[in-house]
Parts: sequence; structure tokens; C-alpha cells
Amino acid sequence: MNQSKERRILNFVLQNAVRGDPCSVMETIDKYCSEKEWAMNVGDVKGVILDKTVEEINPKVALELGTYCGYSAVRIARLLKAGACLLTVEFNPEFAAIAKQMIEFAGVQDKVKLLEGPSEVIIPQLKKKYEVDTLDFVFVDHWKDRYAPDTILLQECSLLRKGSVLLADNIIFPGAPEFVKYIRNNPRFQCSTYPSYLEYMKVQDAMEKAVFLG
Ligand SMILES: O=C(NCCCCc1cc2ccncc2s1)c1cc(-c2ccc(F)cc2)cc(O)c1O
Ligand SMILES: [Mg+2]
Repeated sequence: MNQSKERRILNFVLQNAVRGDPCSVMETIDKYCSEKEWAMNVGDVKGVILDKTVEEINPKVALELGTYCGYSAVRIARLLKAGACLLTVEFNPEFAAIAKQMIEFAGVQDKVKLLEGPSEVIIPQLKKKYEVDTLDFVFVDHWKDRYAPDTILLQECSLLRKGSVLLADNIIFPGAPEFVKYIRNNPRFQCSTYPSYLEYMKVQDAMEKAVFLG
């Protein structure tokens, strides 16, 4: 049975990147996905916005919704200080298996906990099952119609505190209109938009940063 695109991306990394070097893994994925097969990694252009946001916050506990092949998990984890951790949620078992190997090859597995399942099931488990108190940073990059309900769910589960930062990918393309409407009209969030480009394409996209005001 012919292998998946995600398996081809992983194999290209295993054969061409430097084991234990997160930047090498990111560069190798970006090279493959810009030259050979497009894939929905946050990519090198929007990745800089992600980097700057993570560096500014310096989170102790970060959550990612939508792991995919693990590109942004590697990107975020490489910037985390000692003792900090990233919980990343993926519901597709195929993607989760690829991401696990990607994260381990990059050498960031000690900072990353990969949780398999739908976000609406995992989020309510974070406090009791995964011993989370509150989240310092959330990278939102999963189903675009889950952005708004899961932002509400995070609040209902008391996982946000004054100053928690959400960064949402793809608010232009593919777009997350319900989320944008919800978050920009919500007085409990201070929002800012970062215009950018869809990964590996000359197509407009943007990221939305939302600071929870408590
Ligand atoms: O769908 C996207 N990303 C989510 C994948 C869904 C994975 C999930 C994870 C998870 C975890 C927990 N619960 C439920 C879920 S569902 C996505 C799509 C495009 C795109 C852009 C142009 C195109 F022509 C076609 C697609 C670009 C992007 O940057 C994306 O992030
Ligand atoms: Mg995305």
C-alpha cells in the first residue's frame, strides 16, 4: 500500500536532517514541503511569528491544538526553557505516530507530551489527568471550526489565567470566521492580527494573537 505524504515527509527528515537538531528538522521539512509536496505545517514564514510570540511569553506550560507532523511542536519546544513543557493534541492516529517520531528525532521529546484524541475530549482532562494548573500559551492550529468552541471550553475548564496568550493560525486561509468574530468582540480578550502568508505559498494568511484579560 503506497505510503502517505506525511510518511514521505518523515522519511525525508530521517534521511536528510541532523538527529537531535531541531532547526535542521524544521529546515528539512520546509525544504521538502516547498520543493516537493505542500503540507499544512505552519512553515518558515508564519513560524517566525510563532517564535517571537513564544520567546516573548517564555511559557512554562504550553498547549498546541493540531500536531500534524510535529513541525510546530519542534518549533515551539526548541524555545522552551528547562522545566517547561508543551502538550500537543492530535486526533488522527497516523499523524500522531509520524509526529512522535519527528519529535524524538529532533531531540525535544523530554519537553513535549503528545496527547492523542479530539480536543473536546482532551481539554477537559488537562487539569486532573495531565496535572495542568493553567496554560501560559496556546497555539491553535486544528480544525478551523473548533477554534471558537475550544476557546470557550478552555475558559469553562479554568485553564486560562490573566495574561494567557492564544495564537491562532490560518485566520485568513482556510479562515476561521466564527473564531475571529467571537474573539474580537469579546471584552475578555485583547486581540492583535499578524498578516502573513500561507505556508510555502504566495497566498495571504494571518495569525491572531489573543491575550486573556481574566
Ligand atoms: O486544516 C488545517 N489544520 C487542521 C488539521 C486538522 C487536524 C486536527 C487536529 C485535532 C486535534 C484535536 N481535535 C481535533 C483535531 S483536527 C490546515 C489546513 C490548511 C490548508 C491550507 C490551504 C489549503 F488549500 C488546504 C488546507 C493550512 C493550515 O495551516 C492548516 O492548519
Ligand atoms: Mg495551520
